[in-house]
Amino acid sequence: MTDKNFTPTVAYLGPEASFTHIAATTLFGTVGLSPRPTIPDCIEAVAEGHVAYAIVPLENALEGSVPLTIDYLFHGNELFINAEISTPIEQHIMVNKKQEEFVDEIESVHSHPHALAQCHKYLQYRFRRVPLIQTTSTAAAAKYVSENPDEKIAAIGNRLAAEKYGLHIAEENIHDFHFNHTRFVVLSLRKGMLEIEGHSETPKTTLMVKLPEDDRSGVLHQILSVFAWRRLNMSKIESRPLKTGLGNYFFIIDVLESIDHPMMKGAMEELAALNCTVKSLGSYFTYNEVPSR
Ligand SMILES: O=C(O)C(=O)Cc1ccccc1
Repeated sequence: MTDKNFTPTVAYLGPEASFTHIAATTLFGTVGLSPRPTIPDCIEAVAEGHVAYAIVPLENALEGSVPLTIDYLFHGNELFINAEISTPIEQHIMVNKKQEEFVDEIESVHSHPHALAQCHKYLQYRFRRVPLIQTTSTAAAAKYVSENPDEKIAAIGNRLAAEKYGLHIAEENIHDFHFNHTRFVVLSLRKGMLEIEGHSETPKTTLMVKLPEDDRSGVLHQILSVFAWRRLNMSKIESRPLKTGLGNYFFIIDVLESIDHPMMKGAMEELAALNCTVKSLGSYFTYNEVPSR
């Protein structure tokens, strides 16, 4: 799917020095990257053809899925996953250099909701009752702190953000659990696997499955057995509300096989025979980032 002489434009959840930016740089280098303020802005940029790809967070090991991304993929435009990158996440709390001496007097802590949640225990213990302010990304919080030197505020984000926005890291590695990884996905209007050096051996396929309307008992069991007897390895299953009424869900299923594999073709046919509505987000390779920042 890649042409070596072509530099794709890539929308990412910015501003610069967000975790998403670091993931984007690992896959695409620094040329052609275009920051957007929110996840929907990234998704709309690619859906409307302003950029070739968008890269957005999909799931965190501590906090679970990013609902905004999942819901846009299910309810929104017809987009496909071309690659995923999983990166280690280290959270640091940072203040404006002007406030370096006054860390104990912090009046609010700003960051992306997932980052605040990843540091929940730390914040509870160290900044009890200090208001937590949600921002569109960790880097947006760092930028805000840099632009408001007289406010007694802190941001949670990565080391690159502290460097980029000239902030002082007050405490390092404040995330509550050691294993803190986030999956980012590369989206485009086209099906296809982005092939760059260092990808996983086996591709992964993401399916969004809506159960049949008749709501018969045991249908979820039937769906699972479609994959089980074919020895198709599922790496994730999760339900999300359909938004049509309480108790109505769709399922996101990741399978460690390409959609072109004969067993997967059979599985798709069997799901259709069970009256399930299946939307394939495509097959793609997984990349891992070295824990450098
Ligand atoms: O990319 C960012 O900086 C974000 O704010 C999204 C995010 C939040 C927490 C962990 C990974 C990505």
